[in-house]
Amino acid sequence: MGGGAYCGAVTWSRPVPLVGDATSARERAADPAGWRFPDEQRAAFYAVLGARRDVRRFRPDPVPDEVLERVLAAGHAAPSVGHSQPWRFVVVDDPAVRERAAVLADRERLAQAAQLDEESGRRLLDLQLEGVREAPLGVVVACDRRAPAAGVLGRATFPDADLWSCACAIENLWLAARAEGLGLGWVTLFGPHDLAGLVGLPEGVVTLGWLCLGWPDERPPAPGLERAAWSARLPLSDVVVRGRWPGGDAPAAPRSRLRAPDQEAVVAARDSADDLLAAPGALGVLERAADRATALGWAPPQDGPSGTLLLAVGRHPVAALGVTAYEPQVGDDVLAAAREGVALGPATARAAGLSVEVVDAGTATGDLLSSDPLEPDEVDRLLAHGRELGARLAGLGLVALGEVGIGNTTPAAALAAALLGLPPEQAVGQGSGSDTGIVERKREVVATALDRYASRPAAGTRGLLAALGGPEIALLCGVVTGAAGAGGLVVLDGLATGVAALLAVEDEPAVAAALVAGQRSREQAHAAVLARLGLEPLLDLRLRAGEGVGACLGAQLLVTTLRARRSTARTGSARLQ
Ligand SMILES: Cc1cc2ncn([C@H]3O[C@H](COP(=O)(O)O)[C@@H](O)[C@H]3O)c2cc1C
Ligand SMILES: O=C(O)c1cccnc1
Repeated sequence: MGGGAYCGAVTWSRPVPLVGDATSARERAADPAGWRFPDEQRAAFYAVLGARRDVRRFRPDPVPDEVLERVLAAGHAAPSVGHSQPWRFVVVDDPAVRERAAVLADRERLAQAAQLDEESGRRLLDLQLEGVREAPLGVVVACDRRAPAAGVLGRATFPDADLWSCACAIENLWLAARAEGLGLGWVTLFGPHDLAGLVGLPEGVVTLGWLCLGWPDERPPAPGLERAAWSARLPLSDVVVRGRWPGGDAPAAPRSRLRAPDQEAVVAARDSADDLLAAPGALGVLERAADRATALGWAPPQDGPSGTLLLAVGRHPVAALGVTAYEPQVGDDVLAAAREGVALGPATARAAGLSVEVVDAGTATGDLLSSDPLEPDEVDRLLAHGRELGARLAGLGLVALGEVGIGNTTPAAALAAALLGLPPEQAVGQGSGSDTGIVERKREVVATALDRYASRPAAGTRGLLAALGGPEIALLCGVVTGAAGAGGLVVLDGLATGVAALLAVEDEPAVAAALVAGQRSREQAHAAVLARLGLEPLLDLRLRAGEGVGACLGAQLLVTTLRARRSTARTGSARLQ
């Protein structure tokens, strides 16, 4: 303590960043709506929004460069997928090019009118499309699509999100034009290729249409198509649905009996971290895990064990089919060593400040290749036993999961493949030291087991565990559910524990909030399982130990983090003088 004395008047002050968000969690909590604009500015914003019109009649007066610049800058301020800014604005002021664009639009207008019924066709022809000729400026909005979709954050899943970004830019241009008193009309009556050719867009750059821009020679109080009785603005209640598309199948009843932690507790955990004399996010992945623990209301004790390693042991007839580098007998030796506390997992647990509970989950009845490893009743029994254990252990601190079962990376891979839709060659890994021949046999066994499973109707977690699982995996699945249900924190280890957790989450989605991934192991499917769980591992040490070794190491790191946080200076708290 350095001999100093605490002085109530002097406190640590909040490290306010010189860049980025300078607000504190305390300010945000005190006034959640404090980000809004003043009343008159909001009123002006909504007024512009409500008065935006598609303008088709223009005055020939020129648009000053600085006004055009502001409007274009507004377009460029639009949101874009992965901040890719794919929009390009081709500003056309050459009357000859505008005239050619107008001819293209005229042609398209006649062609489209010919396809409509007579009355609609006539109404289309009545509509005012002269803007392309009249407006002193045309802006061809183009989207540069040449970046591969997978290379842009958010586009791999929605490949057209770049086009939507460009549509956002158009709306920004439109609103800015309206605020400036300019008229803007968006014309899409073009063959896209004709318009692209007109302004020389290269392959891979596509156009969203032509914007007529200039001082308006009409000031329409309502949308033109509405005035022409083409259509009317629908009531808001027609376009907003709550929760689920109306009609169709009745909403599926929520399966979960568990509740995720109260959102207020989650935010309070983050807010409390914000008071630390540390930069937000300083602890990276650990920070998220620590916030998760805090949101669950869990803190490690000052001393004594911070939780338990639950080591589940199982035996697998599939081990006799050449899918593992070890004799099944090794598993019994490890079980005996675990009971004496001298197997690697329990030894790691103790070194990491955890108690150990070893549970023999029994022996699978089938060999996975030709028959189901577990009877459904046995699955139920193991799940129930696991839930009970999990609930009890959650009362004693965090629950780290571990497993022993010679041959168990084979059922774990089969379950991962079934849950994630992976082909066997992407699900099967090296286990505890397999060579290529063993890996090949594992793949064959997994492929056959998956076929057998696919030939019967899917039957949820229970059915999957019976068809592809193993006793310790079923037990662990129950432990995860039981611990999460009791409000506990569960730290996962390698593939088998990850698969058990994923099965529990499939059944009870709220379980996910209780999980922390201690590590990412060497086993091939493990990364995909963690990704499906949405978990970033605390450690990536190429472990392939099983027995909860990685869970214990991760738990120790998490406990260290939580303890360190507890004794880190908080802004606003007294400091030594
Ligand atoms: C001595 C020994 C101790 C272990 N403790 C855990 N495992 C790990 O390896 C086994 C799974 O790998 P596979 O599917 O290739 O058999 C499981 O028991 C797992 O926990 C061990 C493996 C060995 C050899
Ligand atoms: O990653 C694992 O879970 C693993 C790998 C090899 C052996 N036992 C477990």
